[in-house]
Amino acid sequence: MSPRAVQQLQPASTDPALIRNFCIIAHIDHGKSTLADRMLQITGVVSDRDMRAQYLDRMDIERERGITIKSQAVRMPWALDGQTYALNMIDTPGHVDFTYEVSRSLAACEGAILLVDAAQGIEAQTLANLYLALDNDLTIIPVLNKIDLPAADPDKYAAELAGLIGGKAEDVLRVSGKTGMGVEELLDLVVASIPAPKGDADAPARAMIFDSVYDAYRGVVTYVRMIDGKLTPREKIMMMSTKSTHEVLEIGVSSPEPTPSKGLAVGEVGYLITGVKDVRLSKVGDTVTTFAKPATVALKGYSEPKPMVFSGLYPIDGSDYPNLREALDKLKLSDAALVYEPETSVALGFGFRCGFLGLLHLEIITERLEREFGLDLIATAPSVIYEVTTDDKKSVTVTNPSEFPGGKIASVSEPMVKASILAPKDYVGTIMELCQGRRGTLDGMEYVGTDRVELHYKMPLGEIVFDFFDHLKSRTQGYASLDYEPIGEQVADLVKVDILLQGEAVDAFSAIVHREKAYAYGVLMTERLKKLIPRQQFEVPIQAAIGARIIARESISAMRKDVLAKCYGGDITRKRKLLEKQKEGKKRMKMVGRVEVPQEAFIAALSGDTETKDKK
Ligand SMILES: Nc1nc2c(ncn2[C@@H]2O[C@H](COP(=O)(O)OP(=O)(O)OP(=O)(O)O)[C@@H](O)[C@H]2O)c(=O)[nH]1
Repeated sequence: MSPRAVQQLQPASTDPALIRNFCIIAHIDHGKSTLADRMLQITGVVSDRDMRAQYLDRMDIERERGITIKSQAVRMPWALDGQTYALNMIDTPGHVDFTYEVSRSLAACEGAILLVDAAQGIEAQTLANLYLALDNDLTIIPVLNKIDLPAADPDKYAAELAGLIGGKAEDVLRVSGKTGMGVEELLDLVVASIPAPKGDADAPARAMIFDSVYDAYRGVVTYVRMIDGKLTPREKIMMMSTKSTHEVLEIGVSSPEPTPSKGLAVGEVGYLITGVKDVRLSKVGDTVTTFAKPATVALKGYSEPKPMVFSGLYPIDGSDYPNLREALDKLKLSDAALVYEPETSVALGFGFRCGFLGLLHLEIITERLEREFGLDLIATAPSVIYEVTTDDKKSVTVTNPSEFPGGKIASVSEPMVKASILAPKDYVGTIMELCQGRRGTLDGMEYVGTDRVELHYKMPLGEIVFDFFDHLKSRTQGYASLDYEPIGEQVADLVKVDILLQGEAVDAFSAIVHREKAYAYGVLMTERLKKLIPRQQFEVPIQAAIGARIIARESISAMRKDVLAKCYGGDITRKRKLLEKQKEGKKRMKMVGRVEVPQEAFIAALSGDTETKDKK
């Protein structure tokens, strides 16, 4: 704790002139959470004894993966020139999948600390987040972090940052979230340069919901930023979009543990608890007002997060299906971006089609389902949303290749993104090659500093969601960073490739791919299945087809599997045991037409690498 920390936790300040609302924005791993931890410790809101790394990242997965998923708001008292200020810090996630959380947090602030790793310099999400902050008219404080690192080159990157946002290189503050160096100066700068919030204290109450979290014990905790008026405990509040009313059971600020207060006034950031059990009733972006004196105009909301990537989740043990439903229902309470509906598959049985914000979101949800709910799951290959128009002018939205309409197709359009890739200039060639292989078109490129380049590509999202980032990282030895944003749809020559076993399509393996890549996908899947499916008593053709046209074929030759072959003569009970065992094994077999396929074969085929994408 700094000797300057305000020893006694002050009551929530109601004078907006003494409030500063800010957030920290940075590229992933540039040290936001570590800096936030240090601020908590220096301002004394978390004692040195209670301090643990990544105090604000509460989910186990967040801590293990070292990433921030849910944003959190914390109030810290800080004294400067004889005044005690309330600094409300809103931590933001850095990964592309969670950009929508960043923009919510930004809308609740007047300023942002733009944090850049002094050994890495500006990265793709530094730029993306900076543009978001500028769009929200925030005051930007540029800061170089990790200056304790031997590899840090603060002079070079201070110049780079100053070049980017204007100003002088020597004004860029240098800190270390790890050692605490420079953090007190940074807190002073927050007070001095970020404007105090403005609002009308006498107007009807308007509070903006910027986060809504489900807590097993307290129900939904709604995080709000007061814009006008005030809210008090026991008051009846109204959500402006739905006109639903609730009583405020508790109101307070996180400091960082929830601390009830007498209310929230203009400019303050805090939480509300109303006993609501579902986050959808307390929607992020909605405006809270009072029932007695309601405001007439709602605040500008946020665009709702839209699922971009779909995948089928199936329990490996079919009897887990009800548990999977229950687990998804529970996760949905705290994650409004997760969508799902039941679906069935010939190969995998009963499961759910789930929509995610991106691949990381998918990974996190499956990991939480497996870990927190003890489920064993198999996920089908991720797919994006296609709009298919048939020859008779019917339009179908396809999130699962098996819904792809048969018959004549007039057009298929796919979601496109604007991708920005930042990398050292030596890697430009290899990045261009990768992007072109993924149907990207170059929109331009520019230098950032002297030795790095930002490339802008227009690309199909479907080409990015699988393994693009892994390939990008390995081709650039980890130096490239990626950010992307959706820019609408575009018609493309896409076809559905089916994989047939003895003439019967196996739904889980159907894929929508570009016509040029259809052959490679067909060959890969038929070869892979040939290795995985055991021989049957008859020959089994494995084919890949576009409509009725076969584009690749393998076959599994016939074999009679006689488990009794080795048991000549001897004990009848032994024979019976072997036959019983064979029956057991058959239970886990799935029938595709006449072909018996062990479920493991499906799972292995689905979890294989999708390297087809690079082969042509
Ligand atoms: N040497 C040094 N390491 C640091 C410093 N700040 C952070 N780190 C390390 O950098 C890594 C990333 O830090 P985090 O604070 O988790 O990064 P983040 O930006 O919060 O990451 P996300 O929450 O995933 O966006 C961790 O291994 C930290 O220990 C610093 O000032 N000096």
